[in-house]
Amino acid sequence: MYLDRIVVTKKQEVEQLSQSLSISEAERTIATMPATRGFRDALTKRANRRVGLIAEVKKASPSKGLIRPDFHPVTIAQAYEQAGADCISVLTDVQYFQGNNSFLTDIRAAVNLPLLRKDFIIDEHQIYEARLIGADAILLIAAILTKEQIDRYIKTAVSLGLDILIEVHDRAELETVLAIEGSVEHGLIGVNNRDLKTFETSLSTTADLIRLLPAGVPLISESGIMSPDDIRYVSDAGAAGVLVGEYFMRQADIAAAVHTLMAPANREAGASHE
Ligand SMILES: O=P(O)(O)OC[C@@H](O)[C@@H](O)c1c[nH]c2ccccc12
Repeated sequence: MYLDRIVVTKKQEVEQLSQSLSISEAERTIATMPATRGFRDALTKRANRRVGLIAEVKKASPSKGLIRPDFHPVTIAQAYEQAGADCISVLTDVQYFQGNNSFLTDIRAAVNLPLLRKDFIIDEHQIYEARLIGADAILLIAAILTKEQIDRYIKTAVSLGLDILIEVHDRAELETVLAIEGSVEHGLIGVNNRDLKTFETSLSTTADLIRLLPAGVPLISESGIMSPDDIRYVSDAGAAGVLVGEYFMRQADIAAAVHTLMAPANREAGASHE
């Protein structure tokens, strides 16, 4: 399974990172940095749409190869911001997604939206690094972490002002995450619609798992959302937000694509918060 390969690579990267990044130094630097922008709040307190949007900056993926050859991360992020995305996700993994930490740092300097560092976190050092490069939130993938790791990493993230998107893709993972104290108070639950073995996406994963969530816990539906009908489907299923990458990356006019895709989630004019 490709996740196993990615984790092998990450372990090597993390070994290097733990030589170069000192946690105590990182803590001193972070203390001088501006506060993070609320990622969770931006998604859950929005007024203009029924479904929040995390728009992803994604050049390539292991399953699709190169997705967007003409790739300018800052220009893409500015288009997302201009089109009214609530948050932006930036792939920083180099080996498998052709991402880079510098994409996140450059985007941080150019847009105001909260940013998710999209990577495969398996070690504390990566959480400090995320904060240092300008992230407001991190992704924790339940499929590659123990319950104890998730628990510990949530605490570390919270102590650094970072929000957390906790990704699950089946019932067992969701139940593990829900049993962790603070997971739903501090984290957002993300359901990945992509089967990690076959790469196939099925939006029914969102509809199936949302039934197991306690009422009021916001769910983010991730992957495989490609049309306004898909937005309608996950919205009707009760998703609070969506994470969309590939669909936007394949459009010439990204801002227009955001408007088209999200149209079914728009609240009727005048109907919001009067
Ligand atoms: O490009 P898509 O199908 O719209 O999916 C976006 C996002 O959900 C996907 O990139 C993703 C979800 N979880 C991940 C974990 C690692 C890397 C990537 C991902």
